[in-house]
Amino acid sequence: MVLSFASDRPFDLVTLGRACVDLNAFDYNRPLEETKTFVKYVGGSPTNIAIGARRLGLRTGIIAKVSDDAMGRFVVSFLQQVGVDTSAIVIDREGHKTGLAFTEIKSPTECSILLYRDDVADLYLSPEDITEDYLRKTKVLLISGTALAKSPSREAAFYAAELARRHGVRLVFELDYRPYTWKSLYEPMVYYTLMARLADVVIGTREEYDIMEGGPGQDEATASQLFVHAPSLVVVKHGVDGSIAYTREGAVKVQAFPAKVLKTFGAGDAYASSFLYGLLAGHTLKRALAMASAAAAIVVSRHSSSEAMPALEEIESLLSEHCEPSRG
Ligand SMILES: Nc1ncnc2c1ncn2[C@@H]1O[C@H](COP(=O)(O)OP(=O)(O)O)[C@@H](O)[C@H]1O
Ligand SMILES: O=C(O)C[C@@H](O)[C@H](O)C(=O)COP(=O)(O)O
Repeated sequence: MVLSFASDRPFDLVTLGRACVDLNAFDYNRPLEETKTFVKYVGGSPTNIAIGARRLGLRTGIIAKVSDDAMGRFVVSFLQQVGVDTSAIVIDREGHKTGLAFTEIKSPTECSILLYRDDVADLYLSPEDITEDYLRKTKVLLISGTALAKSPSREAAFYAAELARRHGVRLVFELDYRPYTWKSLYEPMVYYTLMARLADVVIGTREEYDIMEGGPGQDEATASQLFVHAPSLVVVKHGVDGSIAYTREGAVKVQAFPAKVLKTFGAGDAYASSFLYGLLAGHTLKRALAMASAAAAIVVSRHSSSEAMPALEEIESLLSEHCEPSRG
């Protein structure tokens, strides 16, 4: 087992951060300016991760704040339908809105996201909204880096991280950098570093680690610097070039799977949910990484990032198709 987890907890995974709405281009393969129709999905990286992990059979929940309107109700009701626990979702009573993500699908390789995140409800999650009892109930808490972009969500995230450590909950930090809400590059540098040092597992793209480190770095050096602190597992994603996981004992690399790509986003969320499933199921690091990579390849071939999350059989079938790697 790569990591041990507390036993006898009602939840396997709780995520903390934004619960939002994605509006994905329906008449795609054109710029956003020319896109007239969109399909509405639940979105937001930590929410997608909770949904993806639930689809794989994990018991998941989310700590978030959503608007007191139709968008907030849409998010909560979808999560309830798919079996993600919503009892720690707080309704914003001060009129802040749920964030929106308009996605542009110009071509399978040229995609972008336009986030409407001014004064969004999720960044108003406050430490008073965090319940110690809820955190005590999970094996893993995943914190999204975007939750650190602004107070009071920033303090809520650090408070939750502290409670997680106190109660033997494994802390996963997903860097999830979105340029929109940060005031300067110094802010993510400082707060990412502080959170990453507290976490057991850190997951991010090379570009996101560069933001954290304040400039271009090397994967191995990134991992060694974090191993001085709490992390025992550091995952660096390189898009189609695959990903690599470092432990104090060494590194394991996995290739991306070939995919009929519809759009590029959603890969990271599928990757994180499936990777955590693999770790919680007690698979080897190589197998957990391969599962993550397979889930990501499936999601990039589909239209959404949340509803598109694959079932275990779909991941296993892709793994066996490519005969990689052996079970562990
Ligand atoms: N075009 C693609 N085809 C197949 N797999 C992909 C593709 N893009 C990304 N992936 C998989 O998803 C993982 C995460 O993607 P990446 O783009 O690095 O992260 P993020 O989506 O968080 O920016 C990669 O390590 C790879 O396994
Ligand atoms: O994260 C958001 O707010 C939007 C997501 O729902 C969206 O689908 C997305 O950007 C996924 O991100 P990725 O997995 O890091 O590509």
